Amino acid sequence: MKIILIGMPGSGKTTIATEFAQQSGYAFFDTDLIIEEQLKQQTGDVLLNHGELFFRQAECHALKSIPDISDSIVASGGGIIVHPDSFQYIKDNFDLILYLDTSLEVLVERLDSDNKIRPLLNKSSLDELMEKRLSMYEDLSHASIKTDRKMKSEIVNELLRLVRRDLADE
Ligand SMILES: Nc1ncnc2c1ncn2[C@@H]1O[C@H](COP(=O)(O)OP(=O)(O)O)[C@@H](O)[C@H]1O
Ligand SMILES: O=C(O)C1=C[C@@H](OP(=O)(O)O)[C@@H](O)[C@H](O)C1
Ligand SMILES: [Mg+2]
Repeated sequence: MKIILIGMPGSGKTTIATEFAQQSGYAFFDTDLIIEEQLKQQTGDVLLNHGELFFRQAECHALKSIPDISDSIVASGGGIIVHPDSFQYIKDNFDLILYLDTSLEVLVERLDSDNKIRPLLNKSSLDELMEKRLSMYEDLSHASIKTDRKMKSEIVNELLRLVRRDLADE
């Protein structure tokens, strides 16, 4: 099954996809890491040096460069859904599009104690981004997992159950 995680920055896409891949043996990809490999720059620097439009195009290119592996999980960047081409590509190319649903309150807590640089969060506030993006996450996803106050292992287990159920239904 080809899985992609979508959701706000801080919702846990990178963390959960990494742990899920370790436990299941699925191949792991992260669009931010691919951009960093392709452009030899941190994602924060790409955004600061070249702006959001350039970043969204690089992100779309990174997404399309992911090999077509049947048992794989992709952690996307939180804003990938705002680029229409990326939105459509995700819709057409993944078996399970999972939205990690995290409240603003918990996102703020997690991002405060995380050291990854996310320049967009300085410019427009997190709740404005959430307001713009929420309906896109909901429209695109097949399923969602609420992550507030859940241990990472609990979320990974929910995802494992979801995948087993979907495979049994096929
Ligand atoms: N369920 C969770 N409980 C507590 N902290 C979490 C949880 N999931 C992720 N985190 C932490 O939140 C921060 C952001 O996680 P990350 O996986 O980078 O999110 P994303 O890729 O969606 O931006 C990291 O410091 C991570 O350790
Ligand atoms: O929400 C966004 O616009 C962004 C989220 C980041 O990824 P994470 O969602 O993995 O933090 C990264 O792609 C970049 O800083 C922009
Ligand atoms: Mg991430």
